[in-house]
Amino acid sequence: MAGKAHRLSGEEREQLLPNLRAVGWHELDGRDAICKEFNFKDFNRAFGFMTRVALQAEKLDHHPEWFNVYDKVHITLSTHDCGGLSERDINLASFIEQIAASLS
Ligand SMILES: C[C@H](O)[C@H](O)[C@H]1CNC2=NC(N)=NC(=O)C2=N1
Repeated sequence: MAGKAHRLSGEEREQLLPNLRAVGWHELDGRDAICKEFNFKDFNRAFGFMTRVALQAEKLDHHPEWFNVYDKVHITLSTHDCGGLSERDINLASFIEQIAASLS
């Protein structure tokens, strides 16, 4: 990934976060990160989603923290390189939304 990630400023957050909040992403308490829980019909669909997210994450060299139980996938996004939210998290969240939409 080219360049170093920088933590989003207040102004950048006001610009970038509303679209993600509108589709169910939340900011965490006590940590600069966003998260969302995705629900699927069964494990196959949940894992298919995770597979597609994983390939995209590898392409972007930006990886989710996630937790799966059967038909649920809980995803947390934060940029370890800068210790908080960066544009990389916004981009990955947007891709994740596209993938989820394409599967439903
Ligand atoms: C070396 C490699 O590019 C870095 O460790 C990447 C990999 N994936 C990453 N993923 C996330 N979420 N944050 C990072 O800072 C990060 N850094």
